[in-house]
Amino acid sequence: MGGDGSKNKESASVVKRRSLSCHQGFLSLPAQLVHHSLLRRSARHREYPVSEQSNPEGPRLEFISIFLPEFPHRFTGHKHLQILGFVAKGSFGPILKVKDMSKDETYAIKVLPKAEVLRNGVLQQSKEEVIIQRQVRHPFVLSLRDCWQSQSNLFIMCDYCSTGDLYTYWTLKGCFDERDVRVFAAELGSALGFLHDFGIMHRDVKMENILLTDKGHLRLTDFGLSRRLEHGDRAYTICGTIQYMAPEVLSGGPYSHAADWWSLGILLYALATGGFPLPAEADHCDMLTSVSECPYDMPASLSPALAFLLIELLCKIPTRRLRCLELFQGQKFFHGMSFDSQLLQKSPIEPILELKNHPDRPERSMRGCAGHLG
Ligand SMILES: Nc1ncnc2c1ncn2[C@@H]1O[C@H](COP(=O)(O)OP(=O)(O)OP(=O)(O)O)[C@@H](O)[C@H]1O
Repeated sequence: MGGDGSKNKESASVVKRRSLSCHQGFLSLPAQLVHHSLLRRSARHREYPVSEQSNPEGPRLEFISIFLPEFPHRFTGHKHLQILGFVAKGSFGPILKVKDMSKDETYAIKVLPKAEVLRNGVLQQSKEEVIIQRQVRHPFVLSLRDCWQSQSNLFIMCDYCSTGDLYTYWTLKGCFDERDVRVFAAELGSALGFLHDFGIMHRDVKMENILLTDKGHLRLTDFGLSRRLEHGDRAYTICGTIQYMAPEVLSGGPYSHAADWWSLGILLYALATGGFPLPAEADHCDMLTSVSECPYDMPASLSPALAFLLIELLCKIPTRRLRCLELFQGQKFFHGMSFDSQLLQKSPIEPILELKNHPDRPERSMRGCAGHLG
């Protein structure tokens, strides 16, 4: 278990990025992209706020070395990358769709203005995010392709997921059939098992952080709160998205990888029932009270196998919780199912494809906010 020293160190380094008030760093981007990037601003407040640090010296745009070595500097630009359009508004800047003309591949680039990274005190967090994402290669984890810095911005380039995020589809569909929940569960469970074997806790498993491929299969993304945690070590920072946070996270730790399995349980519950087991409370103390008092009874509409899986994942005592991939795979809910990534992705997830062209999808995808649903 980590002592107070590690606790303080983590509190200082893991602070979720917050929304912005301005975007001065985009002078080199087309004007309409800057404009679009502001549209989603109010929809990005779903992370549970922990604390903020400010840079007393203000933004220092000339800084290069402090972003090294994670973000190599390339001031000459990427002439082989053509901007195809705006995808979404991230916490700090736009997500752009680009085409690599040399490979004929499409990617998504997250643009982070350096001034905002420094102003919000998330330099270390941004570096940690790419260090972690660079290390992991897994079929159900979004792949980092490249990252670099220009004079004013940091750029993080990942595979492009054409279908959008799972949260948008959930709001359109209400709830998913257990057959589809089973595939999502197997894919996300595989990703978590892999990350945990690597010593990485994701800490923000939620529908908004799951992107979908053109066949509706998932890619876990957003490692902005992730942390490397040695076997036997413990974390203490209260962070995540409030409805998905395990009781041991809400109480300020100690906690470890088991917290991600709780979040998976909440996510599967929401997918299968159309609602969260509990509404979001205003702060982590109230949420902890609410979670502690909730018996987590399973709706009668769920099959006994899924209800049992959810009970195992939503066990309030982390050491008794289902928290390892092998035991997860052995659950009756997955009986007869292969966890092979290619087999899992062989068939499309039909309801996702059916909803892809839903007229309300563009509007829904502009306001993902788990905290607003109960
Ligand atoms: N690789 C991608 N392919 C397609 N869409 C993407 C991709 N990456 C991000 N997006 C879209 O952009 C949105 C914001 O991305 P992301 O959550 O990574 O940004 P962020 O700045 O880290 O924001 P936050 O930390 O607040 O979630 C996603 O919800 C998704 O709709």
